[in-house]
Amino acid sequence: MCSPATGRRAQSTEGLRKVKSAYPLVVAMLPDVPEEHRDILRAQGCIIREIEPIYPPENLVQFAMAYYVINYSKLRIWNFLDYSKMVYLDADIQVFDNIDHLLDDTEDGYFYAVMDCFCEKTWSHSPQHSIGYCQQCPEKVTWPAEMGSPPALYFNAGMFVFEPSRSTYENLLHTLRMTPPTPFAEQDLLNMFFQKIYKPIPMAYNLVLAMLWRHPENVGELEKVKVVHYCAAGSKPWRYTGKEVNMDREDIKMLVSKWWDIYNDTSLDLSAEDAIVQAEDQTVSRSSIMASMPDPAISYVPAPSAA
Ligand SMILES: O=c1ccn([C@@H]2O[C@H](COP(=O)(O)OP(=O)(O)O)[C@@H](O)[C@H]2O)c(=O)[nH]1
Ligand SMILES: OC[C@H]1O[C@H](O[C@@H]2[C@@H](O)[C@H](O)[C@@H](O)[C@H](O)[C@@H]2O)[C@H](O)[C@@H](O)[C@H]1O
Ligand SMILES: [Mn+2]
Repeated sequence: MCSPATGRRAQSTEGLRKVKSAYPLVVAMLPDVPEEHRDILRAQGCIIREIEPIYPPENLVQFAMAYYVINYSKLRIWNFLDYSKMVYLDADIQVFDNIDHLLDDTEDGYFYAVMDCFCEKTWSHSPQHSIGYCQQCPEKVTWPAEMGSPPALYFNAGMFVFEPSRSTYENLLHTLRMTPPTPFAEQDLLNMFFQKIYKPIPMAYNLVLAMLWRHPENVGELEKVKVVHYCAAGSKPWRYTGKEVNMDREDIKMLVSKWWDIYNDTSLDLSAEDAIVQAEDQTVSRSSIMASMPDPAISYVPAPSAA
């Protein structure tokens, strides 16, 4: 949502306003996000929800890739009990087409998300990567029988449809305490936890940019992509240089430019009057579209265990 570089704008809320979403944006806010960023988000009609970071037990944290450990804090959103159903969005996601139907028309009791890819080197620790297997093209390299059954369908945790619930929240934290952290931190935990109720949704709802060079045949028409996830190394628009691998691709340049078009479109800003009206309207406890925790300006405050 709001990071040091883009603190002057509430990026996702402007994207959601452009596609005329009927839902407000709830921002899960970590403790050390600058007050100035909070003010910007409020002025743009966001609902701020302070959350405490969640870290795995100190002696186990080394098993998760350091960059991802803070993402265990994502689990706090299951405790947003005044909402019945929410769409979670990473801060490095932009919505380019209305996705309100994910809240209005999906059957309750399931976890909806887009399948990830195992081909990037970030997956080099995994058996699937080492044999060249990917769920995006299971026919290319079949899973060898001697390695047991193929991995369960695995989603990217940058965007998902979920139902806040106290019991789910407590079970998630309990499971976190009992489970040694793994490379993709909370994404691995969520995949394990929701495996039985996970329903894949089309890639158009969370285009992880690596799909453009790993599985172009699965992407379809780029113009029809509803949600773009700028998670590939070097693709964060607010610090894009075009120098990293694949960042000089024309499709990447176009998607980064699309992100900046929204950032720079002041017609999407909420006027002071509208912000007041919106704040008054936000008493409803309807579902909401949710962005994730904004980047804090500095790294993390030591947090008590999740217990
Ligand atoms: O210091 C941090 C790091 C991450 N995040 C949130 O966690 C999400 C997941 O991290 P990131 O998008 O960097 O992971 P990626 O999708 O690139 O793997 C981010 O989008 C932010 O919303 C955060 O609030 N503060
Ligand atoms: O903490 C783990 C993170 O795992 C996911 O990012 C990964 C994943 O997509 C890999 O498949 C890619 O290879 C990698 O680049 C990318 O960072 C989520 O986007 C993020 O929200 C968060 O859950
Ligand atoms: Mn992300």
